[in-house]
Amino acid sequence: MPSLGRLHLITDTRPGRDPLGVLRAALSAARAASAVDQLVVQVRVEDSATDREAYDLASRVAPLCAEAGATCLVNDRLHVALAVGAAGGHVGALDLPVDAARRVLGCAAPDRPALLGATARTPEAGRAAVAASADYLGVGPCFATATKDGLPAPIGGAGVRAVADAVGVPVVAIGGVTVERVPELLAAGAYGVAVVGAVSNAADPARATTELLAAVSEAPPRHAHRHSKGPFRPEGAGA
Ligand SMILES: Cc1ncc(COP(=O)(O)OP(=O)(O)O)c(N)n1
Ligand SMILES: Cc1nc(C(=O)O)sc1CCOP(=O)(O)O
Ligand SMILES: [Mg+2]
Repeated sequence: MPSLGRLHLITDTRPGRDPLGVLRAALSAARAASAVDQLVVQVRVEDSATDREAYDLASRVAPLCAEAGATCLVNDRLHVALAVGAAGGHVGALDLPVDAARRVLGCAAPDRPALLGATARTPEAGRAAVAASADYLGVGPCFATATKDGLPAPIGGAGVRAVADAVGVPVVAIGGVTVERVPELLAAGAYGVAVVGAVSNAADPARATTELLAAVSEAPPRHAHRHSKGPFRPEGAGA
């Protein structure tokens, strides 16, 4: 399994946004900080987008990530992940179940098992997702966010801690994450954070990326994670 970066940058495809411009700035900042291995880029399009639109974006994001050495995942649309040679995907409650997602992604490359993330908002959901083979959990919404409608109430650091304490895979905190809030989330047991607005809304997305990368690397990962397919290796932990 590819090792997992600690900063997940999710594409912002709301009207008027510039996901590729933001991505280029983020990759350039990660390169300058020698932290490209800590950057995961998740291609996420609006639910109303067509598969063709998702593919068009992912087929531009994936090579930029590959060239830089960052990990590319695709949200929801696993056929798009396979089509562009992404490292894996992320699924939630309205997407393919985790075990089915694993079967789909498993066809990707036998020598390089796919990376599969799942959304979990409770310890029970987290344990179920891990039992079904999720490699990491996206946990949130941690705080209020204007980026996505229809979310449940924020779970805060306490909600992150509850899930992190229940599972042995990395927890990636999402929803209203800002650089100022990263220490609290890491202290609660998060391995990393996922952001849209903290980078996309920033006046200087490169600088925002630099600051977030520094913040996530401030605390060591709480423990070595293990899952059903073998040991999880945080980047830099050796073979
Ligand atoms: C890292 C991460 N965590 C959670 C989500 C949310 O996934 P989901 O619940 O399926 O909602 P959509 O993003 O598909 O609207 C995520 N994408 N990434
Ligand atoms: C896509 C997404 N999923 C969430 C969840 O809690 O499942 S919160 C979210 C949006 C995250 O955007 P921002 O960093 O701007 O708050
Ligand atoms: Mg989803």
